[in-house]
Amino acid sequence: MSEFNLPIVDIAPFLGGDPEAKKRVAREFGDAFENTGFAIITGHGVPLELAETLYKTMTEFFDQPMEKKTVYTPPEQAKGRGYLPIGIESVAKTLSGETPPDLCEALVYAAPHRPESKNFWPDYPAPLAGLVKEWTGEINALSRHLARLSALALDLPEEFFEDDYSDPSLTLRFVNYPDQPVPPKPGQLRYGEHHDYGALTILRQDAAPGGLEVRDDTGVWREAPVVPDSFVINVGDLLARWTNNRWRSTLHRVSNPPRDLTGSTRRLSMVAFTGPNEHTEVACLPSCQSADSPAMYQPVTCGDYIMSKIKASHELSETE
Ligand SMILES: O=C(O)CCC(=O)C(=O)O
Ligand SMILES: [Fe+2]
Repeated sequence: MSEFNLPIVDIAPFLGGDPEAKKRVAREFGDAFENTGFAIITGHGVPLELAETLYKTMTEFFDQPMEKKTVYTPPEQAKGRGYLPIGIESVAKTLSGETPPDLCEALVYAAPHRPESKNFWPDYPAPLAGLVKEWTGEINALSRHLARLSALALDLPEEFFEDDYSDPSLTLRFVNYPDQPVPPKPGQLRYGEHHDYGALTILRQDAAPGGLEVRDDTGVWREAPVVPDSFVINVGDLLARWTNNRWRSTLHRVSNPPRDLTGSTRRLSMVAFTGPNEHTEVACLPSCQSADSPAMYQPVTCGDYIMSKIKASHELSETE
């Protein structure tokens, strides 16, 4: 399989503040989303040491026996928080009917920056809760930078999204893709093909085999390159709608590792789904419509839209 030559955008000059440099970075950023819906960013300012320590701590959390983890599984059926064992989610269901469950387990935090949010804070490993809180602050800061960068890239004033990101949406998803001693079922993947639901996804990849694949325009799945100390950023459905499809929400998935490998293929990724305030009305942006290209979508409220997608991706009983 060939690697996808996704654009690598160094955003440090944007954070530096020189107006010409900002415009240049914005152009690269916008081109990436118009062409492929994906960009790899470096120079993002999130401390590498924090990312590495959190990664190691999450590894220790997932290494525990199942019964230590399922105490953090919430009772509700559409699980947008807590520990999700293998078998609960089948993300490709958001696209089509029955698919086997994804071969991953996750620890999910819904809006961890809001004191009123009801999340689970495992007490083992001891540093986990503090690290997730620190990570939340860093990712929210990055999300705000990206909102300003997005505004410029979409030919809007840099502050355009300021009010919409005053209390932004954030879901953190730490995902463990275990080794696969038993061959997957036909059609079963580490994470099935899907579009992300929100505005921008911020993903810290792992270099393990069996990784992120993005579908190109010809329908071929191609591997996303793993760039040290970078984040993969991609456009979700909500942002594609907001931009009248000027920015693309591209299909992606996580493949199974090759079966002939003898070493570990375990993979852990740290994903953040970011977006505007829950009550933001997402209606076609002024710079994304014209007489020739009128608004294609009805306005939606950010929170309602994302919840409807989460529900579709879970095993729901007939009563829901
Ligand atoms: O783990 C990955 O590389 C990607 C996961 C993903 O696409 C998602 O969580 O939406
Ligand atoms: Fe995704």
